[in-house]
Amino acid sequence: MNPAFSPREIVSELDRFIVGQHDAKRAVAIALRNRWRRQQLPDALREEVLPKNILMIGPTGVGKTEIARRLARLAQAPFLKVEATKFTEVGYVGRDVEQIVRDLVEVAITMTRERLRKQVVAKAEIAAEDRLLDALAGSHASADTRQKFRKMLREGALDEREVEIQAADTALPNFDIPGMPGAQMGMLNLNEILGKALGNRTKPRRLTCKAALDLLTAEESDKLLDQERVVKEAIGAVENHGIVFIDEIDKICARSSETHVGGDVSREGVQRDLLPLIEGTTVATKHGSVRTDHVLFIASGAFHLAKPSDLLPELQGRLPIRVELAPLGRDELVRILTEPEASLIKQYTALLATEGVDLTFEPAAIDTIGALAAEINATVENIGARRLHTVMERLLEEISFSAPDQPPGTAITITPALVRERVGTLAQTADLAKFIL
Ligand SMILES: Nc1ncnc2c1ncn2[C@@H]1O[C@H](COP(=O)(O)OP(=O)(O)OP(=O)(O)O)[C@@H](O)[C@H]1O
Repeated sequence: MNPAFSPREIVSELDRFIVGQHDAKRAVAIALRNRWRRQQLPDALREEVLPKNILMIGPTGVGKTEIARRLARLAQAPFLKVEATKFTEVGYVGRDVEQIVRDLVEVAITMTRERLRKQVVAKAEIAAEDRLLDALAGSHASADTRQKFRKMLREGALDEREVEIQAADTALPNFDIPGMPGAQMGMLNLNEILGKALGNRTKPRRLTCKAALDLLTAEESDKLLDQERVVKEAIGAVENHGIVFIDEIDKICARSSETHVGGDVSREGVQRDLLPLIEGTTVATKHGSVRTDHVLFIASGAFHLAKPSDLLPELQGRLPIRVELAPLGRDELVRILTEPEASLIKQYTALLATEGVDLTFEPAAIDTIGALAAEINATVENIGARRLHTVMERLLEEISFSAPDQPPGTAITITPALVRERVGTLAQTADLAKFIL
């Protein structure tokens, strides 16, 4: 399941999507490879090797989350992002941090189900087709009639035709136990109990044949899937490959100036609650217990006010790998616009192509966009690469709006002058820029 990429290969994969930030890429690449190394060890030693968790330090919007998310995708690992500050909100109770693990298990179950579904899909397609033929031709139709329908169906001749099928009724209400937020995730799951008590309820649905076939195939695959196996493999994936990204960890530091006056109980409390999770504990979920010893935690924060040394010493010890991410300057912003595989320029060009508009950017115009984004970041607020989104949206707003009215094949070229006209003037007025860019 976990492809054994070398650190060098991992970095070069990450390079396809993220510009610069080499140190951070190296650190996560080593962490991932270490897991693979650990899996090659004899059992006794394997249990001793704990993952080296990572602390990413850097301003907002410079690629911290993106690196972690891409890494997880590369490793086909279950991934979850949480904001540490979420746990300082009113109504917080210590055990809520365990919800992180429960949510990660749900992510893993969805991933595992998708993967296993692919293995049974051939069988499921045949069963789904039979059910659809029942609906189209009636269950008493002659073999000959069925065969005719089958042929038409396979040729796509019935794709748009509407049909009524009996599909599983999944619309049972989701119960929350009053006064116990999150309790519906706990030990008992009313949906499952009720689902069993009521049997497999179905209800009629009207769909096109194409949509019906997809739905029935999904249903038939689920029938063929061994639910216990799904859960077992999902829990295994969480325990051995799970990655949790904890953002804004700096915001739960009791800042050094405050510790003298007693510190901030709630923020420090959250650190204390997170500690066992990161150190390795067993969390009860409705699918069974999950050990967190080998889950990889990547904590991240800007650390403008607080310093990593303001974290609880035990937590610092659990985040031994420190990497700093550099702020993005004009050159990086220009590269981010063009180099990544799904860069913004490629996205907008492709989106407008669907309207028959042929959008091209002069290289000098891309330079101007990068320069403007860097300037606004410096004067208004530094939001890193996210600034490119607001600038591009503003630049292309008019074109985006009127694209469907253009004759097909219309070519539009973005020039530096156009960029200055649409965005540059706004950028000069800091007050306006605050609201619009
Ligand atoms: N170095 C980079 N290369 C390519 N894209 C980037 C880079 N840095 C940021 N981006 C893009 O900017 C957006 C925000 O980045 P990301 O979510 O990684 O921010 P972050 O550093 O985690 O900030 P925060 O701590 O505020 O969440 C994403 O769409 C991401 O693709």
